[in-house]
Amino acid sequence: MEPLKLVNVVKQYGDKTAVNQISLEVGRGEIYGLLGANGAGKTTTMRMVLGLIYPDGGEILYNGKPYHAGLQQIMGYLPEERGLYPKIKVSEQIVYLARLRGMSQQDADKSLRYWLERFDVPEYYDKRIEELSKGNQQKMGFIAAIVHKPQIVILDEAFSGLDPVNVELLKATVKELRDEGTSILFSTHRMEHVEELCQRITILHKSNTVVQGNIRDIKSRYPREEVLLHTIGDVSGLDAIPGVTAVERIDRGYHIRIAAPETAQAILQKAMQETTVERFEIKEPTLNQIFIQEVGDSHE
Ligand SMILES: Nc1ncnc2c1ncn2[C@@H]1O[C@H](COP(=O)(O)OP(=O)(O)OP(=O)(O)O)[C@@H](O)[C@H]1O
Repeated sequence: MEPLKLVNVVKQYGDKTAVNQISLEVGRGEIYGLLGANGAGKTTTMRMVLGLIYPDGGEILYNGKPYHAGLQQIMGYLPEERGLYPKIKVSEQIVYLARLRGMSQQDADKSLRYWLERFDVPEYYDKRIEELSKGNQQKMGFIAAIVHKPQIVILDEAFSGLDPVNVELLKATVKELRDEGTSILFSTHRMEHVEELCQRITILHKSNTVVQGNIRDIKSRYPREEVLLHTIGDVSGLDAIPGVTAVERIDRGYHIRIAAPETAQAILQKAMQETTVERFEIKEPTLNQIFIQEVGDSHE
């Protein structure tokens, strides 16, 4: 049974439909990508999953059951906007939050100290949130979301404001939680993170699901219109090959846009006649390109 399942979930704000019939399921040990332009309905969806707002239609099931008392103990949430109080000490508020979610004082304290050590900042235990940099506040928010070992974790732009070293640190932690069986609903605008972490995604656009499924399957549905060619010498007249729509000279070769798959073979043949080919690749579209194609021309 899936730990989290949404079936035709709808949310209205007056006349405005913020989320229209979204269905998805997050498996055990899965990081599921929830994507969409600004205003697409991601936060509204996450808030419904957390039980902070109620759906107007459809159902949300947690291990097969509708929302029920005690669920907060198995869920963790990192909101996009900082969720921690600036004036209160890290230890006081994270231990308090963990206790609200069913942990004993002693276990909460132990878990917090573990994570502070893991993130190499044990000294933050006694600091107030406002004393920390933006990125380190984000790290504390992340700890607050996972300190009570939840089964379902909802991460909204988890890596925003972090430097590259800390992005890697948190990414490794997210993968570790996945490997331990946690179900993670992961929302971000950073497509490279989605490509690295998620297998399945939903792209929302103006409240509707426009793309859904396994990233590999999704990519296979889009034409492969780019060729990467690395050669020792120059290749002449590439732009005269029928079906070639653009040729860009790049370091060690060419980046070529094509209109039909057979054009790629003609490019390879011509290149091999003229010089030594070091690399030839018909590139599949990136998630970024798919995203822009689906929602790009109409960001809110
Ligand atoms: N409390 C509310 N009252 C009225 N409309 C709302 C409310 N909350 C959200 N909306 C509207 O619902 C739509 C979806 O908003 P939502 O915050 O879920 O988008 P999002 O995908 O999270 O966007 P972002 O990437 O900017 O965070 C938007 O048009 C928004 O204006």
